[in-house]
Amino acid sequence: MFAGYPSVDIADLLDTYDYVVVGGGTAGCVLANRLSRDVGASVLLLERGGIQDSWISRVPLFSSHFASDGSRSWVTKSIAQGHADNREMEIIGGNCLGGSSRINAMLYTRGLPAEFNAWTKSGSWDYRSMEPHFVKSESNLDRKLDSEKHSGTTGGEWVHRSHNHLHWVHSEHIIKATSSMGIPYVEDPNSPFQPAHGCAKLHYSIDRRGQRCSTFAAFLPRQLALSRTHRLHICTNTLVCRIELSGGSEAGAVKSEGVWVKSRNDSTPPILIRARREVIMCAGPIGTPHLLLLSGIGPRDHLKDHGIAVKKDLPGVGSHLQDHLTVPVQFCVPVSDSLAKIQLRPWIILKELFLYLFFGLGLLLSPVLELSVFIQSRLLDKEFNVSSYSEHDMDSSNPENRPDIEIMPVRSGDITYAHTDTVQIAWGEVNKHRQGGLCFFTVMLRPTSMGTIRLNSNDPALPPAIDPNYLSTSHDISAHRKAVRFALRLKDRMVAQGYPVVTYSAPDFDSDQEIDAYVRSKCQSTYHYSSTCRMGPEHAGVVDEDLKVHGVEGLRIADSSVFPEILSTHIAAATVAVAEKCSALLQGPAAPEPSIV
Ligand SMILES: Cc1cc2nc3c(=O)[nH]c(=O)nc-3n(C[C@H](O)[C@H](O)[C@H](O)COP(=O)(O)OP(=O)(O)OC[C@H]3O[C@@H](n4cnc5c(N)ncnc54)[C@H](O)[C@@H]3O)c2cc1C
Repeated sequence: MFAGYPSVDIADLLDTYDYVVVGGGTAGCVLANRLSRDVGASVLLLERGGIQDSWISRVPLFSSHFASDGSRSWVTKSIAQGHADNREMEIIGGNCLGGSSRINAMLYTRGLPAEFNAWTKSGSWDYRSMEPHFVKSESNLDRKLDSEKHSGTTGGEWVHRSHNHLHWVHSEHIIKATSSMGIPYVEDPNSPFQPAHGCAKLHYSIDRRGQRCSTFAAFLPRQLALSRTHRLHICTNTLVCRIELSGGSEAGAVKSEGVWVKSRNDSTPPILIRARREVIMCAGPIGTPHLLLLSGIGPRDHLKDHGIAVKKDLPGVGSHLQDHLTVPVQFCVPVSDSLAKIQLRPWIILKELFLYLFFGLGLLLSPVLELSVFIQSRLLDKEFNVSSYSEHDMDSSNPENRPDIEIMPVRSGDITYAHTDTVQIAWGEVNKHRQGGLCFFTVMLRPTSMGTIRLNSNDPALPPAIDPNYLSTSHDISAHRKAVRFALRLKDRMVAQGYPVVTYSAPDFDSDQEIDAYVRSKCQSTYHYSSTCRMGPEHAGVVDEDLKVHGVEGLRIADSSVFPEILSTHIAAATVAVAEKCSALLQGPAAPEPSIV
């Protein structure tokens, strides 16, 4: 008989498990899979959202937050951002099994070796030690000879691939224009041998059938979950309210004993579930610090202000929030070179459905962003060309060479981006102008602004106070100015090449003042929050290099909150690698080491 997905009701949970994983998101699904491989271990995975699996939720084009019904998303507002026209920014994360990997844009980017070599100052992590943890879970369907030894082949669960050929005419123009500006084309952006900057063809977490390969689909598919029901309990629609800690300040060493959980479907009081070995936090860059604060781990004065008993004074909790801020610069392009063609000519969707269902091809694979341009702005001359550079500048293992600007050319003015605050060439405009949209999202990759996650109230069901503190340093505003100018020069090059692109939304004049005003009024998040429980020594960080929370026994963190600093790329791939590393740490030296193919 057909069995549904094996989710365990909160009333049927055991009193004690060996491991309790908090948050069934991107990282949590990986941990649940790896820890439950051990037939002798019992594992509980707790997720506040539901399973929310449907065909539509697996079709790449329809499954990102921007094109879906919001049922898999958690959406809230930041506090007003003083350096961004006092706007409250939209904050988005996942709220279902698979977490943000169910609603993100599926971009699979490992980042340069330089990213992880920069983490060395916070511990012993570097690219060499991280590479096996990427390789362990990935299957790269576009394996290239030069990266064979450094890339997962067919063994891993988490599949990624490019869209093979380029769908859009303007992509060819972008490659040509950036190359004329001294920026090379990079075929495989996940190769450790790529140059330190370039215009790169992107990879997506899409499986062999053309479906979104979220960490839910990859690591906790129904068959696997069913085969492990005796040792892996997956409990959804369940809110973790706080961590149960024994000891503390005067009472000696702090130890994590388990977690308090309650159903989101009724008002029964929370119950305590104990962890025999460890509690592993995977509630994400907002949920994890929020739960630590509610449990009495965090900055002493802040906890006291909220009447919470201080178990461990750890100032780094919820501090050092980083994100990639983006400013959209928008253009009109021919309808045929944009997803607007589906909006204006609905019958095209029938052709695309046919292509997708029978051949796994076409626009339903969501090629809204097929290239990205990664730039080291220090190498740009006055004309925004990279006119000279040395071999040293292209060394992708050197942290000094991490790119600080990304230009993401996204087909806006179409169904995928019609829902965002600031990108609004939506249905009405598309029809009025009979034009498609192309948006250059200019992203600042190395922000120096840092924000905080703090308590708003002691109710775990209410969002914390999120203050990304965007654009609070002069470095960040001037980096954005450069990024916007670069985007406009790139567009000029495309026009000079004969591509018909017309500005729709951009600063009116090329003055610093005008561009800064545009940046402050249009900027928005790319939802890459990180570093809110970062790895580092106790005075500056929250976890040590074994991902153990400083001064608390039996508690680790294994999600994107532990990044010592934000990466200069999209961060889901590294989140999975961190979770893989955590599982290797937990399973000890006896656990089989991931091997490089
Ligand atoms: C719209 C969007 C687009 C993005 N696009 C990309 C992209 O294309 N490529 C890329 O690399 N990155 C992208 N990112 C970023 C990337 O997806 C995330 O950084 C990454 O997935 C975070 O993983 P995580 O495990 O740290 O957190 P999450 O995946 O967010 O998981 C946290 C989980 O914990 C659960 N949780 C939280 N609090 C509690 C609680 N109290 N009790 C129980 N459960 C709880 C949540 O419901 C969630 O499922 C995007 C993000 C978003 C939101």
